[in-house]
Amino acid sequence: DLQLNYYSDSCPRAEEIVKEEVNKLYNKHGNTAVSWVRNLFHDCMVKSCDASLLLETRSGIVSEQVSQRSFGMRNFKYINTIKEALESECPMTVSCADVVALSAREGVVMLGGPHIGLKTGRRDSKESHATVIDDFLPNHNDSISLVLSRFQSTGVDTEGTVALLGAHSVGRVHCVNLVNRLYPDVDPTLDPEYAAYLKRRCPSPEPDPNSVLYARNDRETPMVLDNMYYKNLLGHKGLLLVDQQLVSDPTTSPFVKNMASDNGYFHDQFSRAMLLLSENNPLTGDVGEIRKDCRYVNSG
Ligand code: HEM
Ligand SMILES: [Ca+2]
Ligand SMILES: [Ca+2]
Repeated sequence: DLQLNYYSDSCPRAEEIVKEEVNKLYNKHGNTAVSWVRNLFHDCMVKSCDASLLLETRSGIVSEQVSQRSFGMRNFKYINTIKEALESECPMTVSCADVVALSAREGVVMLGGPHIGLKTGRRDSKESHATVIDDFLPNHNDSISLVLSRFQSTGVDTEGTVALLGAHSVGRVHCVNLVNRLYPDVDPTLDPEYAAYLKRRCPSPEPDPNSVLYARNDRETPMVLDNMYYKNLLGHKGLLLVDQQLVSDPTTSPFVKNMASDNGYFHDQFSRAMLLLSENNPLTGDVGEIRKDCRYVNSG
């Protein structure tokens, strides 16, 4: 089973090393912290927190990273930096799944979010779940009831789901995911001044998917994991359809209002929900393996 400080005997400095590496990376490339938060969602939602997300396409494995749902994900190469630091201290000891979880925890802290009392001891999958990814990860224009049921099946309740979406208080969205709200007609639920800003950021209804046209998730505090996201939603400045629906749907809107008015409450709920997500269906015992290189299953 997962436990607090699982590596206290086998690699006592493991959690400290992840923290140091995440800090160093943040100082060089601030958006790595944002990536670590999204990674936990995309790994843990899809079957298990098993680092399946980190596998690259090679010898029979098709990477989850090339799925449409993973669009825009970045900084995977720096996961290897963290793992190499762990390997040089304690070879073949700390799993990539725990690197995903611990780096997300430290990323949240770098972005001014709450501390999460994570457990460790996850093992790594020997396979990718690329073929079933759409059964687990919601799409940006799915209904709230579908989104809630996806999170429910990983043990996250409605209040926790509303809190987790608060991760969209940091980072960016590419225009391909936004143009459906801007063209041919602007979604009437969007604040007009905000829609004008989005149209400046995304001037064409058919953006080149390979160009880096994007809008910030939160124009006010783009690198702070705070409740500005909920204030934006109340001001009709939700970026994705799924974001905006959190306020129009009566099952979620009371939580949006509470989180908008109290950053401490948002942080408490975010921390609680990240913990639940991080404990989704871990591989333990002798299931799976401890990958040497997070990109590939061990050979032989
Ligand atoms: C219904 C659930 C969710 C949907 C449909 C969704 C969808 C998306 C989409 C479409 C993007 C923009 C990708 C791009 O264009 O580059 C994005 C970005 C992001 N999402 Fe979510 N998301 C969801 C929930 C979450 C959760 C639960 C977390 C973390 C706890 C999260 C963390 C992030 C972060 C940090 C970014 C910014 C990434 C960056 O700037 O590199 N999302 N999400
Ligand atoms: Ca996974
Ligand atoms: Ca923010």
